[in-house]
Amino acid sequence: MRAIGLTESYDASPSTEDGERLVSIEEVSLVYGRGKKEKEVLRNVSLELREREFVCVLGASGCGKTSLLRLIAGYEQPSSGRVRVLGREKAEPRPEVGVVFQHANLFPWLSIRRNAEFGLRMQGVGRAERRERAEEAVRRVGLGDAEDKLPFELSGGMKQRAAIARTLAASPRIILMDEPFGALDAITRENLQQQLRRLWLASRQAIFFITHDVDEALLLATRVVVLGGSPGSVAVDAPNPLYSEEESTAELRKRQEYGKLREQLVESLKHA
Ligand SMILES: Nc1ncnc2c1ncn2[C@@H]1O[C@H](COP(=O)(O)OP(=O)(O)OP(=O)(O)O)[C@@H](O)[C@H]1O
Repeated sequence: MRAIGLTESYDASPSTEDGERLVSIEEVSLVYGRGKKEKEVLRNVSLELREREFVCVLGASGCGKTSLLRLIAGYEQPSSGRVRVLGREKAEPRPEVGVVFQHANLFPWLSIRRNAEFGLRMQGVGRAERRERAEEAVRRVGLGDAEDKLPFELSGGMKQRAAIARTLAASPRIILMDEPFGALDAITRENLQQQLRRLWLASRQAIFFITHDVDEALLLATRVVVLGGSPGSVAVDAPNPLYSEEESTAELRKRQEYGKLREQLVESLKHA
């Protein structure tokens, strides 16, 4: 694995070394299909996600980012190697691991609050607690006033916030996000980045976040991972030197070293 140029100026990232290891991926490869259709998409990937980390994964289209997320979510099993999630040897879908996709996939006939309640209902959480947790989650993403609205009444950004609320309502220990802002316009995207950052700073729930957007990774991540190659493997795994708890995303963008770090990361992506 190449060291990231970014680490040279590393001085501000939080120490998460002491945080509990929530996800551990060890020498994993993943092969889809069989026989002539066989395709190895990940090879020898090792990664971890610890408590309080916000890990952003960058990589060219098709290098296996979503496949990696699917392994952690338990939707796929590795062809070789180990994926341990919250102490379990075999990753499987469970409420402690929330997933947010690029498209909100809300139930169109349920209000925002009821969408947020849905997973809790499936888990057998009682009505009063369900409602309370859903309302709280909807408030946290700033949709308190819209909780009775149906999805078709919401903008794209609001829908995505509703999808995040649905995930938060289940109080997951890990949140997996697959390009959650990828389909949004630039301004909405920036607003949601700021909002997610505030949510994360307040809760420190571990987040594993896939993005194509270098700026998004620099503004949000405590650690940046670059996947590359075919089959995909980890080219870079390094703390984000730009990470700061005090500064807003707008302030971070204005930092002198921002442009240089961005350039380095783009170069890493090109050569990954
Ligand atoms: N279920 C599947 N069966 C066979 N091949 C698959 C399957 N899912 C993904 N692939 C292939 O695996 C490769 C990696 O796909 P994946 O979606 O993980 O990449 P990605 O980096 O997330 O791409 P993108 O950035 O475009 O979303 C691609 O070539 C894709 O066509």
